[in-house]
Amino acid sequence: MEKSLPMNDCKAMKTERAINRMHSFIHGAALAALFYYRITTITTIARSSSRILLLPHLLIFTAELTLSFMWLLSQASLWNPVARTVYPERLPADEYLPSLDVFICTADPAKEPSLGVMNTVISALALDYPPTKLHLYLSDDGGSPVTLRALQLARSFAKLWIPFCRKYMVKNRCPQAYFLGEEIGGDSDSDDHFFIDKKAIEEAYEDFKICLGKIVAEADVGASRDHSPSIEVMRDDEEMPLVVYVAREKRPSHPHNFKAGALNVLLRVSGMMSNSPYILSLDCDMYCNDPASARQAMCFHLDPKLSQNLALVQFPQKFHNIRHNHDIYDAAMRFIWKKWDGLNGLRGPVLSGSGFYIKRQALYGTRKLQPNVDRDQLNEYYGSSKEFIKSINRNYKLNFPSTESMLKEVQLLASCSYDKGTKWGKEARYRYFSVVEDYFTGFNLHIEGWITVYFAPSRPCFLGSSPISLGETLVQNMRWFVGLSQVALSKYSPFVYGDMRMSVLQRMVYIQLACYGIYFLPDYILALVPQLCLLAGVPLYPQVSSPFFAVFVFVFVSSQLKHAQEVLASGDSLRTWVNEQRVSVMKSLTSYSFAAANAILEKMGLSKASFVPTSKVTDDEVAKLYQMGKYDFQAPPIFMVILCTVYMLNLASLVVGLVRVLVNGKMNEMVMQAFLPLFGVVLHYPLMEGMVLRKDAGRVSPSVSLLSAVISSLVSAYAALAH
Ligand SMILES: O=c1ccn([C@@H]2O[C@H](COP(=O)(O)OP(=O)(O)O[C@H]3O[C@H](CO)[C@@H](O)[C@H](O)[C@H]3O)[C@@H](O)[C@H]2O)c(=O)[nH]1
Ligand SMILES: [Mn+2]
Repeated sequence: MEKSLPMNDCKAMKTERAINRMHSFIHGAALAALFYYRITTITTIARSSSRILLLPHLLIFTAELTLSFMWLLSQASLWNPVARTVYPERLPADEYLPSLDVFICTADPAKEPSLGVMNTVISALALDYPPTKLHLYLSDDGGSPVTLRALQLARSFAKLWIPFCRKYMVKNRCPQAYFLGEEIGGDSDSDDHFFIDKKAIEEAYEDFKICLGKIVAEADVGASRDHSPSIEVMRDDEEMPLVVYVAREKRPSHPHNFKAGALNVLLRVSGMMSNSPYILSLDCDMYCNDPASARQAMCFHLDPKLSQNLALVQFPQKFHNIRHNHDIYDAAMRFIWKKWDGLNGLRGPVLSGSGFYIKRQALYGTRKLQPNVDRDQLNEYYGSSKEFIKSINRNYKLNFPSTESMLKEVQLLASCSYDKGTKWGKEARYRYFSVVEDYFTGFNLHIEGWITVYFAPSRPCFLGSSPISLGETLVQNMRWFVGLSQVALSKYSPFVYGDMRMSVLQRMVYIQLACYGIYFLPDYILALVPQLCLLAGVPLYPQVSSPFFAVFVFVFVSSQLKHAQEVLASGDSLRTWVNEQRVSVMKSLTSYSFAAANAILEKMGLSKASFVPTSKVTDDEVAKLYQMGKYDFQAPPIFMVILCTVYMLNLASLVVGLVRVLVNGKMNEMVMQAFLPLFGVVLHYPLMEGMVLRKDAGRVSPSVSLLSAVISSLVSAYAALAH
């Protein structure tokens, strides 16, 4: 009987589901009333003599249509949120667990300091999984000797660290975090052995850090773009997982396809060594915060009801360096993980870059092969390596006559031309087409009929470091939105791509994400058009006495309340509600609009998207500002000029608007319009502070403020004169 107990469970979030569906109907009805008002007003204007007023009305209508369309798409992931649980104690005995490869990618030792990367490596080596069944591959896109030496050192330290963690059941197996943190493990305070051992391991860690520091100081820390493949296998001890260092070949003349290219090389190289059926993929800064994740993931992968079609188990990306409820850059992306709860009730979440356990077969795309496939097709599909093609067969036994012959084969597999003319990155494996390889690869897996699972236990399994400055945040977002827009504008657009295996609701989510950048359009319109019209004395909204006034108020209040409800339901405070709204506007006016422009330029062949990694080095000044909850406005000047100009325009419009409303008695027709700049000016008050009040290093540069003041005064003067 024991055997049939399920290893996992899935329950509907009934209250959230009820709230979501109810809100969806009521809000939808209000939107219909709003459209009725707009369409009738616009037709009246079109028939009248003041056709000049058509333009602002059409613009506002465009904004409202876009927002409503995005709202409609967002309903898909609100429809059926579910929560999952696991019962790892019901897993088969260790000897029956499948083996597991861990992939970690790093690209640049200057932006991604070795100490952090090695902490990720050590935490992954210490996963709670049989060591003979665990293998770790580190991809070093920088081809840096520092990273190789650091890995050797980390492995030596791990030989002491892992037994310590196992003996005392340490939960936090990332040494850096463990020594900084409060949880120390050990069974009781009277346990002398524990404190002696802890002191010894702490000293060993200090030694490790000193040695690593020396290596870093002596070598040149730079990322190379021109190097031969270099693969180093580290195995000498049965109790330690296999560790492999992989720096694929890079040549300036060959596109390397960024992280997706690196992951594909790891797929091939690991296929020749451990060839595990499951793979955990991690960014170099995402350390394992709970060693239990591997077994938790197996609760899904080994579930006979799911396993046939299950491609991957995704854990949320959480970050150790952001402040709960003071997350001024919305780095937590609460909204994304909430969405994944909803996707859990469809066919599963989108592959999210890091912290997922994926089935090798799902990536290989073997399902798409005809049963009687011939050699030429296999070569086209998987490249020229016979050994690799053999390894695709699950029963393949690694049998190289010698280590040398194996190394020769993996050198070939890690060469920069191996992919050329094959389907690698095109029709299978990690996809090259977009710089958001995660979204695009996940999309294709779903199209092929695979399902995915999202699992978010209360203790985060993985913790990374997130940008904590406005500049880095906006640049990172721009890369993501270039990637998403690339997909939206291509033949792979989720509007049209793939057969109908994907449900309508699931497709809506992919469309929403691909098109997300379009928010820049309504945001620009709503941040400028009503304001300019207010200056010019042109009313765009219903009068207070009109019945439609209530409709507009309702739509605004209802969407605000829904957002607040979601924030509170996620366990965050109302401060998060404010932060999320503020940052979303900042991102949309800068990152999204530039991303859309870039994607269009790329489509015309005038630019090329690239994946520049974010910096994982924390500048002390920046960290201090962040801890104080102050924005770091030292962002790219063009972004800052946009934000400040829009802010000042809103301020001007608010002042003039108030005069119109209060002094000229235009209360009835202008009150709603004056509310928009009021909302903007209050919500973005930190910008004003940054321009006028702050004197610290993170304030808005005076030149930016000045330029913005000039532009905004010219524009508002022009609009006011048009009155
Ligand atoms: O040419 C490259 C560029 C990046 N990376 C690695 O990719 C990872 C993610 O890079 P990061 O700079 O941290 O980007 P983020 O924007 O934080 O990453 C998010 O977004 C990416 C897609 O844009 C996903 O790949 C990531 O998993 C996801 O965490 C890091 O380990 C890098 O070392 C490479 O290996 N090669
Ligand atoms: Mn990152």
